[in-house]
Amino acid sequence: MKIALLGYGKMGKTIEKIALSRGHDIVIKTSDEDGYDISQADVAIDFSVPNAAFYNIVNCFKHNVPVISGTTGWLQNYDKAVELCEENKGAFIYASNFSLGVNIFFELNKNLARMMSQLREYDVSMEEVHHTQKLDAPSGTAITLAEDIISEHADYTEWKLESGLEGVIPITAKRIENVPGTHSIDYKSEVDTINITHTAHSRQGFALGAVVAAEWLLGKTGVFTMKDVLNIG
Ligand SMILES: NC(=O)C1=CN([C@@H]2O[C@H](COP(=O)(O)OP(=O)(O)OC[C@H]3O[C@@H](n4cnc5c(N)ncnc54)[C@H](O)[C@@H]3O)[C@@H](O)[C@H]2O)C=CC1
Ligand SMILES: O=C(O)C1=N[C@H](C(=O)O)C[C@H](O)C1
Repeated sequence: MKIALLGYGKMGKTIEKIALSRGHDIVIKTSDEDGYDISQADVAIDFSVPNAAFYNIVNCFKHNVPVISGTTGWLQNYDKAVELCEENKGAFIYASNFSLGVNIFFELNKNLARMMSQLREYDVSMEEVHHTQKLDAPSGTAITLAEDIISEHADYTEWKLESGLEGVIPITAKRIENVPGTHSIDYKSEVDTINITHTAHSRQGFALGAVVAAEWLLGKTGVFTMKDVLNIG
């Protein structure tokens, strides 16, 4: 596959190594909106910055290039991207987290939330820890986890980066040098705490998932998720 890397930072570089090792070619590496011809690529992988992702994705739809996006912090435009994908008969996958481990963790989180919805003496809270260069807070993964709890648990209707509010999942976002990404969910009662945690040891899992998703998307039309790619849940 001829791959365009839209965003050639920490993730773009990790994806490049994995893509080459799986026999793909990198035909575009860019850290800009302009100056490249996206139609040279069979598929585009966008790991850029929050204010560039939407433009990059829509540009792919316009040129009929399937696109994977892992960029977080741009989701206020997600519904518009879906609409434009459908209008242009494009192919698109967004995931807040492409790693297999986190996608299993997402399922675990939903199942746990469903069970905890029956046990009103427990209060939920969430913590995410990432490296200090991260631009957005909370992480996209934490937002997915929180939204999945809200969809399964009768006591919660929203999430916020503050604690002590009725019906609100409190999220703490910590920034510590070199941490690739850790997400924890606690259910705490007077007598005990139930905790589930996913700890990424490197960016390899995110990058491998993005390349597998790109391989899977080639030749398809529509809007998909990692659940479709991994056939889980
Ligand atoms: N979904 C997932 O599994 C994961 C998502 N991410 C997300 O991916 C994004 C990138 O993460 P990193 O590589 O760690 O960041 P990074 O800061 O190392 O790299 C981002 C790159 O995008 C470039 N860029 C800026 N404007 C651009 C434009 N208009 N077009 C293309 N590139 C542009 C920057 O120059 C930079 O090189 C972040 O939003 C992060 O949250 C990160 C890891 C996993
Ligand atoms: O910026 C990062 O590094 C990461 N971003 C994603 C997120 O916001 O959830 C995924 C992963 O945790 C790493």
